[in-house]
Amino acid sequence: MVDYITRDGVALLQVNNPPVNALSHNVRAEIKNGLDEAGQDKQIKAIVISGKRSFIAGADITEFKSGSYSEWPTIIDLCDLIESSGKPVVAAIKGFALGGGHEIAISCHYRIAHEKSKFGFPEVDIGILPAAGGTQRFPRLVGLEAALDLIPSGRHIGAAQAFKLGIVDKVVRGDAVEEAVKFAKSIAGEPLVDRRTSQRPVMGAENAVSLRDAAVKLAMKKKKGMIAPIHCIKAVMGSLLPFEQGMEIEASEGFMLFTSGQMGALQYAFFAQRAAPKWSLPCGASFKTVKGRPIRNAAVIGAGTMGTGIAMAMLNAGIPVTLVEQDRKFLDKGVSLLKLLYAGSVSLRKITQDQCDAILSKLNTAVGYKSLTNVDLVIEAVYENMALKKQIFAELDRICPPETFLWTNTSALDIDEIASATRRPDKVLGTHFFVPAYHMKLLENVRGKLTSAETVASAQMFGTRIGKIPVVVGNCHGFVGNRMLHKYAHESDFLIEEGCWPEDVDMVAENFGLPLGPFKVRDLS
Ligand SMILES: CCCCCCCC/C=C\C/C=C/C(=O)SCCNC(=O)CCNC(=O)[C@H](O)C(C)(C)COP(=O)(O)OP(=O)(O)OC[C@H]1O[C@@H](n2cnc3c(N)ncnc32)[C@H](O)[C@@H]1OP(=O)(O)O
Repeated sequence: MVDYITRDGVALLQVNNPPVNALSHNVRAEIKNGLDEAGQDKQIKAIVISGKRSFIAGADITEFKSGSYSEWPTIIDLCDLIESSGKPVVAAIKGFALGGGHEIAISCHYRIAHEKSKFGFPEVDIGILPAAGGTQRFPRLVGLEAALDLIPSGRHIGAAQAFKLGIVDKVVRGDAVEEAVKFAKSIAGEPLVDRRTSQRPVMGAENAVSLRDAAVKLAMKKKKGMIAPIHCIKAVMGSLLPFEQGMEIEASEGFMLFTSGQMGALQYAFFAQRAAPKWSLPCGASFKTVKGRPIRNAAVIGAGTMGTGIAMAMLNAGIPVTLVEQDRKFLDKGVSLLKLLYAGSVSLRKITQDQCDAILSKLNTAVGYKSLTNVDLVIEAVYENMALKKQIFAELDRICPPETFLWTNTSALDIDEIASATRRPDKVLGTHFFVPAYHMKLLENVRGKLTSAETVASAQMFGTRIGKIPVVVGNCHGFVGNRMLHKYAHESDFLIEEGCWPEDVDMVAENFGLPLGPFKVRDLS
């Protein structure tokens, strides 16, 4: 799990724990063994820590449930061992240095990073904080302001910004490991006192109160309802004390999170979001046995809110889309809305004008279905009316090639009944997008009685490609999402009956952490 390689007086400890080099207990133990061996070997003058493929994506999140994250040696122990090493330790970073991996990196005496590497403390999003000294070392490296930005937000940054902030000593285009080995040889024997992060002062301490207040305000706005950001901020503020006292504050803030329900829920969500796209059917079919067909081009029927949103989701992923309406007026209205949304992204600098132009160059429009003779996929997104949907599916079935998938964006209608209007029920499936379809991550792929495994595989592949979390669900009224939402909507309605105002109900839901309250969602639907 950790290869120990010697190169001309340098010991290279290369973590090899696919898929992301998480710091599982065995990895930690082997890093410690490597450090001990390198420390004792008189021939070794410097140490390089790297990862095969990528650096280290952090603690092994499964260990927070099993408890083995606290088994010796912990990441705290490793960071202390690295920092106190008498021989220089250089981190060679490519790929991701996240969470505990980032903490290891900033405990090293030097960091050499590939230009495409990424840095961050995503702990906050799984309900914890950088508990291996990250909240204490990081402010000492980058200053209080940057630490109060990056730790509570969990934001990733690239190598160039990491260099500007002082996280990284050198950014390289070539092989970071080779560069780090060369560099390690060049600094062997030099004093390390000012290279130990924990021994540095925290820059920006004079503005501590205003920086803290601004960070709290931002965290309450951006991560509504989450407790971890506030504990992160308290721990970072502890860095203004001597290092050992700050570590105690980090431990006590961390303890509250490690024993919280939010930690369990967010970590459950982390794994569930990754498990859902890996579908399997009761018959045993899964990606292991069935290949999906990639979608090269598509059409969307209906240029309303859902249709334009779905078209945007595909365009954003580079899939050429034909947006179809029965009436030129509705089509023009939909296209104007879509262009307005992209113009908004340009003015917010989310994309450049060139990117916007490239995206829009993949958009075609059509009145009527006649041109749909060469598309891999049609997604129908008209309003919820069974008779209308069946009529559209019958017509599409006549016009589109027999291999074209015909999918319907419905939130509740019976997929089998829609499929019965075609001669290809095996290629019919429900794709339930959520408003706004270009933004919301969830995609319910609704499997009818006759939907083939190939169609399900293709829909799951398609969902991942357009940046969604696709979940295969069965065909029943409201599928899964809306069956859950119905209960929530009923309770919201009862509150109105009991005398609350819709805006108050929305406010409570939004303060809890939902982006929009139930009545605002209904207004948009
Ligand atoms: C006595 C008290 C002692 C106290 C001791 C305290 C010790 C210190 C404790 C805590 C400090 C440190 C905390 C942390 O480091 S928490 C983890 C922080 N890191 C993350 O949150 C990163 C999570 N991962 C990602 O964001 C992404 O995986 C990615 C960007 C690295 C790569 O993305 P991508 O290529 O899209 O891959 P996937 O996301 O699909 O992941 C692939 C595969 O890997 C699994 N996985 C990813 N990260 C982890 C992880 N950190 N631990 C375990 N497993 C991970 C993921 O679930 C996928 O698995 P698969 O579905 O089975 O394929």
